[in-house]
Amino acid sequence: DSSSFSGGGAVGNREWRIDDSGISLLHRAVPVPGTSFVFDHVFNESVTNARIYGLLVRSLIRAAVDGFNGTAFAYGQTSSGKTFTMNGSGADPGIIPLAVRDIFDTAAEAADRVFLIRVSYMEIYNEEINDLLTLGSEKLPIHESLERGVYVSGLREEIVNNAEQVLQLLELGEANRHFGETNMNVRSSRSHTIFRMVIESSAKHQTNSGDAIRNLVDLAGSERIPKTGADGVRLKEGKHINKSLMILGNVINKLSENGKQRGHIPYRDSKLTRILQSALGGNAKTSIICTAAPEEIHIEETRGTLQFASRAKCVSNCAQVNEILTDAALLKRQKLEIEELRKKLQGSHSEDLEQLILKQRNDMHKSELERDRLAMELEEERRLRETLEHRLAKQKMSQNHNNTDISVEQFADSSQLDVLKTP
Ligand SMILES: Nc1ncnc2c1ncn2[C@@H]1O[C@H](COP(=O)(O)OP(=O)(O)OP(=O)(O)O)[C@@H](O)[C@H]1O
Repeated sequence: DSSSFSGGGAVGNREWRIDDSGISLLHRAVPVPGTSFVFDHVFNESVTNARIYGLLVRSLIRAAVDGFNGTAFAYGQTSSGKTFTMNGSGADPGIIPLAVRDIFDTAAEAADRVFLIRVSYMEIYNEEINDLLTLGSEKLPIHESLERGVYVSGLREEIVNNAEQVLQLLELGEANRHFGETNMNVRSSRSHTIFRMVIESSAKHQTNSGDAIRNLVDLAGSERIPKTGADGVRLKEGKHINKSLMILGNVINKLSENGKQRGHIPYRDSKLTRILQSALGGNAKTSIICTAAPEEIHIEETRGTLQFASRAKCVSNCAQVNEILTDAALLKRQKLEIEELRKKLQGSHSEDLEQLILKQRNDMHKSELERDRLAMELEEERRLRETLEHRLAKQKMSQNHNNTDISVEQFADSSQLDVLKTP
């Protein structure tokens, strides 16, 4: 059923009309040219997060367990419901908690596979990357390597075993997040956040494994600065937010252009697009949830959001299962397990074990020294033997020539040689 979508207090001439897959602007009940958009799904304000999750995100989560990268993000004007969609409330849990539970449930159902799941949570605030799971871990750099692709160096990655553990980490991260107050939203997100789960899995009794990354992203809200009443710190934040959202828009625009004419994609222009590079135009399944305010006063912002959404819809990614070479995957897992054990060891005050390790290290060191000493002695004896053999040869030669008696000195040398020859 179609329904109209306009806010109270508006002038009343213009309103958004929506149905299940389309939205268009009407002016006195007549469609305004160039303002009709078609999407996979369109929801009105009565939709629950669970329904959005079921239609847009669940398939990504299931695919992640099978080794595909996936990303879901919320985009929209400030105060239009991005954080509510991603985090939700007690009565209506958002995409992130629903995804977390689904990942563990799906993993539990796959009885023939083993899983190693790690999570990280970061924010991009004023174009700096901060670790939301470790207080004080700020301004982290982005690096790129052949093995890992683009990654944030020094970001805490926690190995998790159940949904409750992840939800606790999320709460910790939420508490560390930058919020501010604007005219439009008393608890406005002033940063973009990326909650990431890395799901490594392999078939039981096999060494091949896959590494799938799930990004769940809550973007800061785009805004028109005069509307939000921003000044000082808020203004600086707003400029950074708008700039990085503009770059995100540019990247999406470029990606939505016809393949051959695309040219350079400006991923490097912002940290957000750099981190999400593979999700935006590479190897990932991506869902974008756009949130909009229905009120007439926000028509321009809503139109901007819808334009962003329709360009994003034209981007076609090419998702493939990630398969890591056997040795590398094993090594990685072993490294993580060692790290885990080391942490546990540190936490358990097992001095006896540490003493034992220390003693074994000392013993090993001693036997290495002993081995070096013996090698040196052997080398010295070898040299001595060579010298004596040389002298003996010379002596024999002079005997042949002169046929004289052996001197006392020469005798001593030759007897030394006999000693050496004795087994
Ligand atoms: N579907 C909804 N049901 C109930 N309340 C909602 C819904 N969507 C948003 N809200 C409420 O509206 C307010 C603004 O929403 P929210 O903080 O999610 O916006 P936002 O887009 O994340 O804003 P910002 O970009 O400023 O962070 C919040 O108080 C939120 O609880």
